[in-house]
Amino acid sequence: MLGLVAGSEPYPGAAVLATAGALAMGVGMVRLVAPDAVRRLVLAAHPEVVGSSEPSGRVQAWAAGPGIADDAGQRRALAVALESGLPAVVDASALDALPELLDRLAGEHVVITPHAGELERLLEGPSREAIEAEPVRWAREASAQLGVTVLLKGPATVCAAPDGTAWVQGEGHPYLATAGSGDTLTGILGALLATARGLRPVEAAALAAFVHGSAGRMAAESGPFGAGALAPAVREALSRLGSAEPPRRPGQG
Ligand SMILES: NC(=O)C1=CN([C@@H]2O[C@H](COP(=O)(O)OP(=O)(O)OC[C@H]3O[C@@H](n4cnc5c(N)ncnc54)[C@H](O)[C@@H]3O)[C@@H](O)[C@H]2O)[C@@H](O)CC1
Ligand SMILES: Nc1ncnc2c1ncn2[C@@H]1O[C@H](COP(=O)(O)OP(=O)(O)O)[C@@H](O)[C@H]1O
Repeated sequence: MLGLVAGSEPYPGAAVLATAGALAMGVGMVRLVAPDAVRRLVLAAHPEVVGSSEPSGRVQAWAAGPGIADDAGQRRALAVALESGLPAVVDASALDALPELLDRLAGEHVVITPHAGELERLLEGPSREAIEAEPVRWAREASAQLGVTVLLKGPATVCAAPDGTAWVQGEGHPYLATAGSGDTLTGILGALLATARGLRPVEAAALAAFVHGSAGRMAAESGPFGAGALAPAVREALSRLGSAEPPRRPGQG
């Protein structure tokens, strides 16, 4: 089960896309914390989702940030997510709340997923251009400095752990640079953290980037695409990679 904190009045679609990414990975259930209007939209597309305006119920991992704005229930859910000690993806607007939470709650189980513009804001040192020029250096530096796992997005995606371990993947396609693509990636990674036992968070992040990139390449075979095409392509990518089976869920033999 994945706890997802996503969507707001200005950005309701981000919650739909993150949910679609998670469901395409075979996560058992998505518990969505979002305002009423967002939940209605997500449920219309994905009736299997269980939604609430406040955090509630048991989950195995959290993913927070795509499209969130200033909602009290979602703020509480982000705090619950980080205080739980469970694996957690912190993305997009949730990154803004991170500095004040990190002192107490850092750890390699927290995976942040910034693009270069967001990492520039978090590091208060290198410019966006400097980060784009040396993504491996700055992903590692950020991971060591903040004490969390980092997935740095860009033409190549770099995943780094605080101990210096780093994975780089360039499996993607330039068409992946489209609105909502990162929201879908957050759903994919959240689902992996919730279901894939025995993987380090940095390995789950690298695998998520690989699946997202493979789905992007596959979707690009028939031309430019919007992020809504990614979740169906994830299912096809998993099937072509020879693992049509969903990841095993806790409690399943
Ligand atoms: N359909 C939707 O509902 C969508 C919602 N989205 C949400 O919109 C919110 C704001 O996201 P934005 O991306 O607009 O703004 P950001 O706050 O992420 O962008 C801030 C700065 O980063 C730079 N930047 C943006 N994308 C970059 C990239 N890929 N690499 C390097 N620098 C980059 C921008 O030029 C800007 O200076 C997020 O919560 C996000 O999840 C977006 O993902 C787009 C789609
Ligand atoms: N030139 C590129 N080639 C391949 N992948 C890219 C390229 N540019 C961006 N990406 C990928 O596209 C995704 C964009 O995510 P993000 O920046 O969060 O956008 P959004 O907020 O619009 O969803 C990331 O996974 C990133 O790695």
